[in-house]
Amino acid sequence: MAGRSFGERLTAAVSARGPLCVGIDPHPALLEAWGLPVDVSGLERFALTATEALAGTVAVLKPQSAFFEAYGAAGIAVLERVLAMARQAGALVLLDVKRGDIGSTMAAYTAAYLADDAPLAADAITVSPYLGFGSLEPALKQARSTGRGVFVLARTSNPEGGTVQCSRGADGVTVAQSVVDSVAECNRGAEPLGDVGVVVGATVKPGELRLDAVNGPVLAPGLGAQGATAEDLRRVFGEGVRAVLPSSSRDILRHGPTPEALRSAVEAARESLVSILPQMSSS
Ligand SMILES: O=C(O)c1cc(=O)[nH]c(=O)n1[C@@H]1O[C@H](COP(=O)(O)O)[C@@H](O)[C@H]1O
Repeated sequence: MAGRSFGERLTAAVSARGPLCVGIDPHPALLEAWGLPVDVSGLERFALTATEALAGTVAVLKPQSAFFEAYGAAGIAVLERVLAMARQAGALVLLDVKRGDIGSTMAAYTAAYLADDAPLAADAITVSPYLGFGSLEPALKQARSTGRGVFVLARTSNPEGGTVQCSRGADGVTVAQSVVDSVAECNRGAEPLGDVGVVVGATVKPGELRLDAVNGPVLAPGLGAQGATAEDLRRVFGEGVRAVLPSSSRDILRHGPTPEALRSAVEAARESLVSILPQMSSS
């Protein structure tokens, strides 16, 4: 992959297209709502329609791998086409796979998603640090050397997330905060933005985490279907956090199947976000 870092590429994409990540989550209920069969042909129509409609306008698309894996090899083949189509239309692709394993297995996941010649190569992936932050090293290293990114789950949007993530170590620091601090260490000194992101749900309590030193993107899922609003983004992330990347899946996708309606939903979401997070504005 060409010389620019992921941090540079993301900064350029957000500045050109605005601060929004749209998830491609082909839920069976959404396929039905679009009048499609819940089988691989419906998956293909849904995923390619959404990608074709949005990849030319949204900074980041985030396909959720599980919804493709559910259909086996044929579903993965559709995911490969989504990745190629999105890349062709200029969107960055954050493949949501939430991988995390012992270092040697993590190296295999790295080869699957972050190598230039991998059929499922993406611009970035989501990873879980809960086998120890150090176990992510193969992915962090490979991302850095190939101009790709890694988004590390810190404080997730689901109600159960706090059980582990809010527990405190002997130093009194929460598990989620220690993940954020490790990410900040990886990104220290990077310009204009580091390659390692954190994932912090827009649904979490304001003030739970100190994010000012992250120096990388903060992916904020949970808008819409999980109850968070644009106003919650301001409450949770404040004015001081750079590079918040709000993410929405069902709340955009439910407007399909027409490409125009999908794009209007994106436009409406983007407008509400630009006024809430002016520091992310493209102008
Ligand atoms: O890593 C993620 O993207 C993620 C992290 C998190 O804390 N919460 C969360 O909802 N997600 C993903 O973001 C998407 C949210 O979808 P919607 O609730 O439909 O917008 C799903 O694909 C989730 O797997």
